[in-house]
Amino acid sequence: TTETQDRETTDGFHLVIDALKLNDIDTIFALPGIPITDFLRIAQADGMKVISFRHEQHAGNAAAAAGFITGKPGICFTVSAPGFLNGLTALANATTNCFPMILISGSSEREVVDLQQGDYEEMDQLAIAKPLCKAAFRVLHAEDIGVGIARAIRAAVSGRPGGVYLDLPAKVFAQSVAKDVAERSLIKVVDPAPKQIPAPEAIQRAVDLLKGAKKPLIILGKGAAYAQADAEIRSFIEKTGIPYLPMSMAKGLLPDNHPQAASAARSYVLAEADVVMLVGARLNWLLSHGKGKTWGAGDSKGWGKQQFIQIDISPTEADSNVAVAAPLVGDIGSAIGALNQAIGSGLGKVPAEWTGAIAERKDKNLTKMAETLAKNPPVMNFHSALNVVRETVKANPKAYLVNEGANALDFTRSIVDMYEPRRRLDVGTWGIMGIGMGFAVAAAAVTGEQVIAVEGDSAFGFSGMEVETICRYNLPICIVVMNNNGIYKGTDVNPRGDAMAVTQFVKNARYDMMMEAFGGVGVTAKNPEELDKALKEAIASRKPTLINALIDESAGTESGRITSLNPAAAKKKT
Ligand SMILES: Cc1ncc(Cc2csc(CCOP(=O)(O)OP(=O)(O)O)c2C)c(N)n1
Ligand SMILES: [Mg+2]
Repeated sequence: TTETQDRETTDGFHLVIDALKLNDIDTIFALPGIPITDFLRIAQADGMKVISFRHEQHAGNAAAAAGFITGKPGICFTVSAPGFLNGLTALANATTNCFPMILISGSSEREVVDLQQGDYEEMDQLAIAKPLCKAAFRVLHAEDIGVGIARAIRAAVSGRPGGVYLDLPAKVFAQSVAKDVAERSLIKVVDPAPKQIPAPEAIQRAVDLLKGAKKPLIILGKGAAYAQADAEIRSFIEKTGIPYLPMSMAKGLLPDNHPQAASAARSYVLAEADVVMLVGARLNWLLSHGKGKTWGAGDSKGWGKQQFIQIDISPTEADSNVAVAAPLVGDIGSAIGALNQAIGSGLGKVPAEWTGAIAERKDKNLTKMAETLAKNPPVMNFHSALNVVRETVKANPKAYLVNEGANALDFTRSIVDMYEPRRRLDVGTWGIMGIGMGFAVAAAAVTGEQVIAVEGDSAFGFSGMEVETICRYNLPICIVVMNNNGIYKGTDVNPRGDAMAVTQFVKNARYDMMMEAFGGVGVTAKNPEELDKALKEAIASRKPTLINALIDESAGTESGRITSLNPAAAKKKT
C-alpha cells in the first residue's frame, strides 16, 4: 500500500540476517543456489561469515560441530529439495548427537506444493524433516521471521540440544515489510537454554548411593563436554577421588593422563564397578546398553550388578536400557554444582582395593601399549603412525582432533590422548562416516585453532571434495589420511578375481595430490619420521595440508572394535 511504500521498508532477506545477528550468530555454513544465492550474497556483504561448501551434508556437519563447540546453534543454509535432503543427514546426526544446529532451506511455494503441481525442486520439506529432528517450523510471512528464528534457536539449545529445521518458501525472502514493523518483529531470545535445577532429594539419593559404594565409577559422555561445566566436573572428580571413564568426545575434559582416568582399565572397571554415575552419557550401544559381559553379567542380555546414577537433562532417559537407581534430572552444570555443594570436601576415601586394582591394570595395559608404540615395523602401521600423532597432540593440546574410520578411529581414540575439553570431534553416537571435513572446517573457522583430521581412507572419501573449501578459505587444517588401501584393510579378495574386492581401493592412491590440486600442501609419508616432519611443518605453516600416510594394508580388522556387529560374526556366535 502507499502507506507502506511511504515508510522505509526492509525485506525478508535482511530480516533473516538481522534476526541471526541480534542473537549473536555471525557464521553461516551453506551451499548457494535458487532461492538462497542472493540471500548469501547479502549476508556476506552485511558482514556475516558465509562458508560455502561443495556438498550440503558437510555444510550441515559444520553447523553441528559449531553448535557442539560454542553452545550456540550452528546455521546451515541449503537450496530446496535435493539440497535440503543432502542437509538432512547432518540434521539427523546432530539430533542423535544432541548438537544444536538449525537447517534453513529455501522451499517451493505452499500453494504449488500442496496441490503437487510440479514446481522446480518441489518437495514438502517440513513434513519430511519433522521425524528426523528435534523441532521443525515454517515461516510464510516476512513479519514472522523474527519468531521463526527465535523458536528455532530456543528449540535447538534448550533442554536436550538437537537439530531444528526452518522452512523458508522462496517468496518470503522478497516480501517487503515496513521498517518499524520489522524492528518490532525481531526477538533477541532471552535465556535460550535455561538452567534446569535438580531436586534436592535427587541430589541426596545420588550422594547416598555414592557414599555406600565400594567400587564407584564416573562415566563422562559428550553431554558433559558440551555442558561447558569443566571446572565443576573436575572439582567433583578430584574431591571424590572416584575413577572416571571419558567417552570419546568427553576426552580432554580432564587430561587423559590424569591419575583418576580409567580408560586404560576400561573393561575391568565396567565389569567390576558397583555404583556408576553417568554424566551426559546414555547407556546405548556404545556402553553395551548397560548389559551383558561388558558389565560383568553371565549372559549377553543379563543385567550386571551395577547401580546407576544418571545425570541427564532429559527426564525420560533413565531406565531406557536398565534400571536407574538414582535419576538426577537437570542441566549438568547445575547438577554437578549441587553435588559439589552436597559433598563439601568429599565423600571420604575411595577404597584402596578398588583404586589399587585399577592402577595395577592401567599400568599393565599402558606398559603394553608403550611397547607396541615403540616398535617401528618396516611398513608403517596404525600404531607407529599414531604414536607420532599422539606426541603431536601432546605438544599442541589446543589443536582440534577430528577422527573417523574404523581402525583409524578405534586406534586413534585409544592411542591419542586429549588434554583440553571439546577438542576431539568424531563419529559420535551413530558411528557415521563423512563428518571429517565438515567438522574440521567448523573447528578451524569458529576457533582459528589448528585442526588435525585423522581420517580412514574410506572415511575421507565421503567428504574429500571439501579440500577445495579448505584451500579456498586457507584454513589451518592438516588431514592425515591413514591409507591402508581400503575399508578396514586393503587385503580383501574377490574370489572371482574379475574385479577389485568390494572393500578395496586403488593401491597407494595419491590423496595428497587432491590437496595440491587446489593450492594446498600434499605430502606422502611412508614412515613415522616423514609423518612427524610433515605434521610439524603443517602446524608451523598453518597451511591446508594433506599427509597421505601409507599404512600396512594388512594391519586392520573388519569393522575395527565393533566386528561383532557384523551379521556373519553374530551368526558364528549362535
Ligand atoms: C555413512 C556411512 N556409510 C558407511 C558406514 C560403514 C562404515 C563404518 S567404518 C567405514 C570405513 C572404514 O574404512 P576406513 O578406511 O575409513 O578405516 P580403516 O578401518 O582404518 O580402513 C565404513 C564404510 C558408516 N559408518 N557410515
Ligand atoms: Mg582404510
